[in-house]
Amino acid sequence: MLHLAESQPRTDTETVLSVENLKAYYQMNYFGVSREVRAVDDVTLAIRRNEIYGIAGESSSGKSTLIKTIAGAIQPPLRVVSGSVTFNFAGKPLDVYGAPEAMKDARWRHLSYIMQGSMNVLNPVRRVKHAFHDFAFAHMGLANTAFWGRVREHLKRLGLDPRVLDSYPHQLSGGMRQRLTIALATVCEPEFIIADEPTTALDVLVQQDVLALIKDVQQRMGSSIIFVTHDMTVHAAIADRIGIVYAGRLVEEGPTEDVFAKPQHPYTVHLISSLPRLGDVTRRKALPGKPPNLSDPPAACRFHPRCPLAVDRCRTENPPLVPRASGRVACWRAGEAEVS
Ligand SMILES: Nc1ncnc2c1ncn2[C@@H]1O[C@H](COP(=O)(O)OP(=O)(O)OP(=O)(O)O)[C@@H](O)[C@H]1O
Repeated sequence: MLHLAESQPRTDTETVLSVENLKAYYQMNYFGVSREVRAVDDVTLAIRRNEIYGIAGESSSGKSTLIKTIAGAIQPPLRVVSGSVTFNFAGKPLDVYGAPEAMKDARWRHLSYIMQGSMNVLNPVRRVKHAFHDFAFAHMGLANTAFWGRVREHLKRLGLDPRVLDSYPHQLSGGMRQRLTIALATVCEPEFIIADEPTTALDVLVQQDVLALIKDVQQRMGSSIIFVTHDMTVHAAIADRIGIVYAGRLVEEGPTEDVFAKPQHPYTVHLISSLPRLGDVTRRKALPGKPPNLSDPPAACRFHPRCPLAVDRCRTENPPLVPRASGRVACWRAGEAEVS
């Protein structure tokens, strides 16, 4: 069952992250033939202070690559082809790909990145407290006693018993390890948190606990969060705004409530129509076809081969992402598909 995040009046209008025309491609070489996998293809978005922004889309649509690129955490074969990523920390602009040293300084202190499967980053042969020391001590500028006092306080605020610091990861459940990973990522009170599938691999009850924890941390610190998951119910639970990615492109964006209530793009309509509903046992309709191969994506609108509303124009002209209703949408037939 869906629980939409309670809408809160957002007074923060300051932009903390601005992504402009970002393109990031995997440069592949298969038996001497080089190919580009266009995983992030011309994405423009902005995130405000104190906002939770969720990125949704099916597997292989480029969600993880997008937030990896935003976090400045790219490695070959991935490369940024064009565009920019700029944070605004403590009132100062930080160009992720133009100022690598400043970016290094900003990590942990202003920006924290919870990677997919990060609950497994805790070293299995060392007690949990070493992870806090290794990752956070250098960034907090506190003496030893004050540092550990701060860590314990932080854990308690998040409802965790500080005695977990003396545990080994294998003594803890997956849910507890994920809560610790979130505690670790937020102990320096960063202004911006990037999280990739923070609740995948957890069972539903633990998932709800972890989501509540993320929301609580964000509200306490007034930080902004961008997170990725393919699970629309997670977006419904915590995102203030949601961005829908299809084949490396942002195709729709808007306040979560509006996107769920009145999706504009036929792909978003499909995602919402596929959600299970209490008491409804009818089979959900699958989308025809497969997600496109990003080294040879369809021309013009990338969704057109699977779109029930496609017309000639969709096959020849790429629809730009334009303001519509309370958000933005990239579709020549926006607003015409209905949730079933
Ligand atoms: N290291 C890599 N080398 C080459 N191609 C990659 C690499 N990582 C991802 N890709 C390709 O980039 C595209 C986008 O993948 P990405 O992992 O960003 O999608 P995703 O939406 O996050 O998927 P998932 O939900 O399954 O994690 C896919 O076509 C994928 O095969």
